[in-house]
Amino acid sequence: MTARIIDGNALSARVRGEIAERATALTARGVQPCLAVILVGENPASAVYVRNKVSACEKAGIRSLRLDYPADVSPEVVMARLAELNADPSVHGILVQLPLPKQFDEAAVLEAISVTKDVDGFHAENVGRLSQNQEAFLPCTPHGVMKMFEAEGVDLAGVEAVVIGRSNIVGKPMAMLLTNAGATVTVCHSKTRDLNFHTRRADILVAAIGKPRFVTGDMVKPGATVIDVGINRLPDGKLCGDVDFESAKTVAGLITPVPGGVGPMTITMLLENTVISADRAARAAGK
Ligand SMILES: Nc1nc2c(c(=O)[nH]1)N[C@@H](CN(C=O)c1ccc(C(=O)N[C@@H](CCC(=O)O)C(=O)O)cc1)CN2
Repeated sequence: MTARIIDGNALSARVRGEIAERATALTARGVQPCLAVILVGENPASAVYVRNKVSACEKAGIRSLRLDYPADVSPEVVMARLAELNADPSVHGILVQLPLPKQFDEAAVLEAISVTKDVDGFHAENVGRLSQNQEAFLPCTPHGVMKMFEAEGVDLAGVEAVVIGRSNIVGKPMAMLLTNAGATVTVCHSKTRDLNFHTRRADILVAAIGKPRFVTGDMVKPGATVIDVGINRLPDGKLCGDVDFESAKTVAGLITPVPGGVGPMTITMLLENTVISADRAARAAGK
């Protein structure tokens, strides 16, 4: 058996085309969607992601404001800028690229972004709304995974879903989205006893742990859908996921690759959230 591969680049291209149409229509109504992106420091991976976000905005007809700060910037400077962006009606989405340098209280920074412009979906109010299955900006990576399930016709009601990883930006929101969709969800992490027992029961297995090729084929239930959220850079410079793709694809029914799987969907959902926010602003202004 060889799994069918979910092509995140192809799905992204399709969804980004739809987003670009919505951005053009909004611009014609006098509201060009605008995303502000804050990058602190010189983390090379973060610099790539921010560059890709800005370039994706440009291609979709979304205006972007890129704000770069040195690694030793005082948190007060960034907080003051966030307050200005919150108050600027021409800005519809604001994100602070994570991780932040040590002097920052990450939670406080995320709380300082207006909940209505929190297109990353990391603000506690958006997280709370998601937990209650209310309308909210959804965190981009798990939202992108849900979009993949929808595009592939993966039925989530009643399935056993196992999420490995309990981070605030992927594992926890992923578990909430799957729960809201009717899956029976188990969250595994570094303290989990007998991880393989859980993974082998999973109809849907989401790996978000940050350990290269950690999930091997023997941990996968035959025919399962395996979603790899990991992005790890190997010593030779190549990228790999948290799943050992070669062994897992011989057991799984459906699988995402790295690169070209979940990663591109993260940026796609960010664009979608920005357009949603701009649309709300346009309606509020009677446009
Ligand atoms: N403020 C945020 N910070 C971070 C987030 C986030 O959603 N918001 N997520 C990650 C990083 N991330 C976006 O910021 C991200 C990661 C990976 C990709 C991606 O397209 N990956 C490609 C490979 C790209 C490469 O060559 O390195 C792929 O998997 O095909 C996009 C966005 C942490 N921080």
